[in-house]
Amino acid sequence: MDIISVGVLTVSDRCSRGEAQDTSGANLREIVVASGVIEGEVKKYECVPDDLMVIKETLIRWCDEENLQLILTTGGTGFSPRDLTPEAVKEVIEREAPGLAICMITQSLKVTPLAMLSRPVCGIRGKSLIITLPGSQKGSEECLRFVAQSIHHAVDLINGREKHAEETHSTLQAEGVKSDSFKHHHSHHHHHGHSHSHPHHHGHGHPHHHGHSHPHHHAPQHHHALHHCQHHSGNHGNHQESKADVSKVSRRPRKSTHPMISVSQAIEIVLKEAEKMGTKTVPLYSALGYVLVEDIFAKDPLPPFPASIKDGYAVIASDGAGVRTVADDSTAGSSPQKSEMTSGTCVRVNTGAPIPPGADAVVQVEDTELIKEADDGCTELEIKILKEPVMGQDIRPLGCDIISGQRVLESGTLLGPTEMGLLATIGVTEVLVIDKPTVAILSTGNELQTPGEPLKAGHIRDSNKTTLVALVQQAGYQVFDVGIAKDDTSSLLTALNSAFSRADVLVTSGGVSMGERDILRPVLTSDFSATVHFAQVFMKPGKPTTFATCEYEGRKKLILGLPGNPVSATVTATLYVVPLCRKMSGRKICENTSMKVKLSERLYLDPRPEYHRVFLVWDPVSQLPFAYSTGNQISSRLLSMASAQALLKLPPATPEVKSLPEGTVVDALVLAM
Ligand SMILES: Nc1nc2c(c(=O)[nH]1)N[C@H]1C(S)=C(S)[C@@H](COP(=O)(O)OP(=O)(O)OC[C@H]3O[C@@H](n4cnc5c(N)ncnc54)[C@H](O)[C@@H]3O)O[C@H]1N2
Ligand code: MOO
Ligand SMILES: [Mg+2]
Repeated sequence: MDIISVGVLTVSDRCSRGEAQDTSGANLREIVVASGVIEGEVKKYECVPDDLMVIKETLIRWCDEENLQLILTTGGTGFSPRDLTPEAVKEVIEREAPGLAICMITQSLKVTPLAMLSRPVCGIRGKSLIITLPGSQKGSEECLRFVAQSIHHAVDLINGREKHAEETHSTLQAEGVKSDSFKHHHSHHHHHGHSHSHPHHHGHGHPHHHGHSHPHHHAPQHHHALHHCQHHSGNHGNHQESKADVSKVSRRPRKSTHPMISVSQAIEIVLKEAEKMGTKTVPLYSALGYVLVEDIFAKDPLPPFPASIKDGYAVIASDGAGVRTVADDSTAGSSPQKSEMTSGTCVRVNTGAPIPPGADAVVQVEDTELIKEADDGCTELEIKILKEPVMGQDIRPLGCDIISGQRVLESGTLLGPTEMGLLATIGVTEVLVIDKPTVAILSTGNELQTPGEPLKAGHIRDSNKTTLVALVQQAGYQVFDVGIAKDDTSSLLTALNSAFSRADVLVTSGGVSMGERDILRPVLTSDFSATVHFAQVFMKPGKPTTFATCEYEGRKKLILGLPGNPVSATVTATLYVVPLCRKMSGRKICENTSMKVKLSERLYLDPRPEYHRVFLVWDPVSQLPFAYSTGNQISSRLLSMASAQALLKLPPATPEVKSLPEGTVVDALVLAM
């Protein structure tokens, strides 16, 4: 058996603050090292607070950079509001391994009913298996022991060591339920007084799944982009050295070697490189934001029967005004009457109810009077029609809204809430659409920390990843968080491999300007033979925005290297990333909408065309929105972007025109309102 590399991650606010001793983590570590429950070596052992981001970041690092084969977490799996380990694990894994979680729960229930209140999530990211264990020392040890027998086998499968895996598999099968492959290792650990029986399905000779052939449909909905989980390339891992040489600081170019292009040229290049994705079938309930690639026809009419538009009485119009016998009633949902209505009678109807045969008009209840009721007051016997009815009034004829065979949606239509409602109304439950790209988000910078960590000297918190993940998700695309890369070539290389193996598009922030630590471009070109399409755009903020493409395992990857300044990253994501994703998902309109707005004050112009952040107030006099600046527009000041509703497209300053006076009408890009 190969020794597997293990990480033990304790998740606990109190332990991370030093207020409590991490007995569970220490114990797990000892079990792995000493008892032989797992033939492993603990390469990483850390304690982090119950903070979603910190947990995620640590897991991503341990999987993608440290390449740990097994990560055991302890703590944070319960029901209290700060118990977030399962949520963090779910966001990090690419494939779920529910069997391990079920095994732990089932076995634990034999020990204590409290096991019902544990929420383990297990799964695989890249070549790493993550297992969440409960927080208590006893519980975490027990649960590890329940699944321990399968761990080596699982690790073999994940790593594609199939030969090896087959041997282990048959051993496990042969041992069947009696097996307790680690019972000799109990040594100094207390015995729990219950048997460590195997999960049953191991004894039943089910077909053997090989490493990469796992079906994906067990994955939770928010991981539906798992079809992008490709095999990792040979150069994945932290052993690989980058070919980029960025060591000669003094010889770096002192001017950008890339020409400065305009925003419209940049958008044109991005949209040209962004090719439409392939097609796939999606169920109605997850069709939001996809573009249809088939015409959709109605197979039956709507309404499927003549229906009342009002609450009132179905009548024969030629009977005119006057007294009618109330013969029957028809409410929405009742099946249409069979018998023909006779002259002089009427039928009480509700809005949406079928019109009885023979009736040709509906009179609303407001235009009637009660003449005679049954003694109990529950039945109307006779009413009087006050206004002469017109034939056809207040009736939606059969097929009034949609006729049978009508084309309801055209190929190329973007499916929004209403389009989905239309599909529902005509009974279409699956549609053929263009796939949407998946987007990996990476922050770069030695100075960056995850928001939940205590701030170290010279560091700042990473805000870009949070903003960019939200921005891309809001635009309707699946994102993969690939963590924070350090400003060194090997850390960046590892992160890029992780991103390319997961996503179609990579969005990075930082490391694209002129600093000696701005290494994104050299690593992309040296290690991935990427083509850099542009690296300087005449705009503020966002000048060093870099766009590149490369091929990775036979697939085209598109990379937007956004500037690190938080406003620059946000503005350029809006200008380039969102349109790029729209184009790949087959949308006809990819660019953002512009409108005219009026300056509420004099604004001074920058030498570069500036995307000045404003909020808008409608001015009824000029029939235009007035634009109010969000204040200091420095690229680092995220507050200037907060609550902004539009980006003014201010022209660059010229020797003649250095400012625009109050009342000037300028173009603005509309942001989400
Ligand atoms: N000599 C020159 N220096 C700079 C130029 C130039 O043309 N010549 N361009 C400036 C412009 S414009 C911008 S914008 C920035 C872009 O810098 P980078 O993309 O290289 O980004 P970094 O240097 O890594 O960081 C810039 C800034 O942003 C902060 N940052 C980075 N990542 C994050 C994050 N995830 N969350 C929050 N803040 C982040 C970082 O700490 C820096 O303060 O370059 C100018 N320099
Ligand atoms: O172009 Mo940078 O984005 O000014 O701040
Ligand atoms: Mg820089």
